[in-house]
Amino acid sequence: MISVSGLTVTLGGRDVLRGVDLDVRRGGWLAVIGPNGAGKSTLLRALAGVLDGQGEILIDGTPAAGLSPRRRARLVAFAPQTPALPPDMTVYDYALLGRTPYIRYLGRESRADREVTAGVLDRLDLGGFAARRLGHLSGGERQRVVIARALVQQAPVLLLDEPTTALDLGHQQQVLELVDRLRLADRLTVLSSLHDLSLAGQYADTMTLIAGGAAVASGPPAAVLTEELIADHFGATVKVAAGPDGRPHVHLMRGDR
Ligand SMILES: Nc1ncnc2c1ncn2[C@@H]1O[C@H](COP(=O)(O)OP(=O)(O)OP(=O)(O)O)[C@@H](O)[C@H]1O
Repeated sequence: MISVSGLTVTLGGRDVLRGVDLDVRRGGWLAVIGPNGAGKSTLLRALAGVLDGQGEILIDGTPAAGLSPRRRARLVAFAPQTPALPPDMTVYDYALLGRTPYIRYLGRESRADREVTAGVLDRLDLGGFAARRLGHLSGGERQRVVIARALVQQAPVLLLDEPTTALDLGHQQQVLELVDRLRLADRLTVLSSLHDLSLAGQYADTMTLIAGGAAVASGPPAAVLTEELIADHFGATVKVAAGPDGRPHVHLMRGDR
């Protein structure tokens, strides 16, 4: 569904991404992991079309470079890590912006657009917040609203940049389970960056480790979440053990005191 070859992105005169290749099948979930500054957000922003790069991005077999913004927005939804949110806009109006690619120029949203928007807000516990202004929300509420807008877009590819950083445990589970249910039901293709490596390994079926702008390891979670790779690229001492679900869980080890 998404195929990237030789993606290089230059920012401020520096190659922030260097020749990244990746493939995510329809209905797959790829977690992009890596240390701070590795290039994870840059990769997701290039896939979303927010940043230009060199190399090729194919979305459902079509070169992304040739897609109109409207067509691309019907194919790819992006929840950025720290978007600028208009403080006076209501939660409902912001989420409804996800329907823009389906609304005719100077047209109005349809009843179906309003129903999709209300349905997603309800599923993210935001129904009661619909009339609230974005400037009056907590960090976790804002993060869920940004994810809601991306889900309202109903695109077959969903890009999530650190979707759970501001969320409490219950809402982390709620958001990731909802994305996973949509992935299974509608064969959504999901690419997410996640700092919580255990969580990444629990939800993703493949992972790519980015370090210094290059993809240094890719494969199923057990092949990427190894003590050696984590020590080499994050400088962290960890133990990796199979969790109750059989997937690798990463435990930080304290140093000698
Ligand atoms: N507009 C820019 N101009 C110059 N350098 C940039 C620009 N945007 C990002 N960078 C640099 O590119 C590198 C990759 O940034 P990116 O945000 O993709 O990292 P990341 O892996 O998402 O990091 P984090 O885990 O901290 O969110 C960083 O060194 C960052 O400072």
